Amino acid sequence: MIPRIDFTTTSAYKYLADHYITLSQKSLKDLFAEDSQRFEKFAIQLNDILLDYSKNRITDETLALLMQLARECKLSDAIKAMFQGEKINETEGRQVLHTALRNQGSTPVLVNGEDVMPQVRAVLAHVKEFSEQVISGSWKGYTGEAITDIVNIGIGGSDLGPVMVTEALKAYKTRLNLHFVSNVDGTHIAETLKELNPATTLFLIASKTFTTQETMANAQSAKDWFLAAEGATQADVAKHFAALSTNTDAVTAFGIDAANMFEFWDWVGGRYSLWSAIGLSIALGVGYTNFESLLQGAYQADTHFQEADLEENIPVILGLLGIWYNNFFDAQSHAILPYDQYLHRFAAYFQQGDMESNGKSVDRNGQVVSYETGPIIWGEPGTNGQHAFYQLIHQGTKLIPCDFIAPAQSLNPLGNHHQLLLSNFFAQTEALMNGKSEETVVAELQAMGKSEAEIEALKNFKVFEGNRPSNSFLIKKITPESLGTLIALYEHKIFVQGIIWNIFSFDQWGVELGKQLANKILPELEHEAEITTHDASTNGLINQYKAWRS
Ligand SMILES: O=P(O)(O)OC[C@H]1O[C@@](O)(CO)[C@@H](O)[C@@H]1O
Repeated sequence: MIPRIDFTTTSAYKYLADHYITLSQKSLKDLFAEDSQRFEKFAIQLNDILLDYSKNRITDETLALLMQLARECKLSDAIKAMFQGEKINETEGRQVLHTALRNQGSTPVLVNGEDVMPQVRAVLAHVKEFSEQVISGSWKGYTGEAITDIVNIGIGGSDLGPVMVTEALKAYKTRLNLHFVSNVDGTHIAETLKELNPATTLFLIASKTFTTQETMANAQSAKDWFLAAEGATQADVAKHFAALSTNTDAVTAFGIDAANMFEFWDWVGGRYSLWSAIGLSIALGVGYTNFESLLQGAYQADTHFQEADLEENIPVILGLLGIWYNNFFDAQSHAILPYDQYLHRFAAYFQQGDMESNGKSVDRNGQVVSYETGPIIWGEPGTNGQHAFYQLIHQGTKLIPCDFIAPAQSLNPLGNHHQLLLSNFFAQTEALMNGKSEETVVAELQAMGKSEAEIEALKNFKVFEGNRPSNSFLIKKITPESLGTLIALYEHKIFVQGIIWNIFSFDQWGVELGKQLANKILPELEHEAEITTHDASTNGLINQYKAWRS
């Protein structure tokens, strides 16, 4: 059992609260001026990934106290408990073993006393065989033609991971065209199917439960579309539909051949499932070898997380820094800003990964927490974000810790574009840290020939407070391996924070109420009668919808 400790009662917490007051008196500029070794001291390299966390509001003492907090919260025991297959997802009575999906070692992973690695490896072998058949063209559709287009139908963890990874690795793509349908809004599947040929399209119905309303509605529409095609019969479904799920009965009932089912297991959370059969679209999109490299990269992060001392442990440092800002600086959000267009869905992926894991307000004892838990995760690629929301990050009233991510090598070297991108990557964290003083602003305005009156009127608007923290990830090159490592490092950061906040990070009861109420409302929309069963607002909206829909 993972120890259940209220971190606010630890001695480290009390020391940190005091330390915050003294540290607040110092700016990041001061801290760098005091210690010329900050970069060397506060940077860690794992393979081809460098994390520079020196531009954080920390000193050696801060880190020591944060590490003491981790130790008082028995973090190392919790890490062991997860990897050893304890049922740490207690409200669902499940283990948390997405790490087993990428386990490259020979150690067995026991679930209820049985080594699951043979099953994991069998599914991977099936993914390999199937993806190679489809990519090579030896897998034929009902007209005997090779498949050209893959449509992954899924939502949440059955969509966001495959989308993010296949976008991030687009430079490694196979001949297949990938499409992702997730929203139950008919537009999503209608727009996708418009361009496709039923004879050369393969659908992947991706759903851990195989009951999710959106996915089952889209899957049925896809099947109807396919069966409406010239000459297509029910028998041909097997050539054009595969299922990625834990629910064999539901897959079979839908009419997908069990031979085309790629299973995964309850001990894999949806938002942690891209490494599982849910990753079939990745294997089809970038080739099995690259999918395997992705797994290997994640395994390197797993090994690092399990073996590195806390002080040298990237997920531990990232997690504790997040706690420092979230619980002592009252930062409400955390921005993930990849300076890589291919990583444009990276922040979106961790909106589910982080917010569905740690967006909780009840602790592991079932008590309402008295402290802040999971932050709001958001972000867009650089440099676009600079032209959208960096005004607030630089000069707003909110402290927004930012993670900047950039590759040293571009996958599309073109003129000086990469230098332009990287110059912004480097400049933004420098600007956030150093800001711009009133003295500098006045000198600039004077140099521009502004009058004293103009300077007096303008200067305060042009001052940058600075002292705004950031992490910088510099990655040698975005490859399947380095991407796998990066994703897994963030997964483990989320785990670290859940342990410190003493919450269950692997259930998601908060998504149930909306679904329940939608299922109650749905039949009310199937007739024209006025609705009076809800509050005035919901009744009013439904009735106006009915008035307008025809
Ligand atoms: O894979 P499935 O079972 O269709 O679930 C899809 C998504 O729905 C949830 O909101 C849970 O209901 C996410 O946790 C999950 O990734």
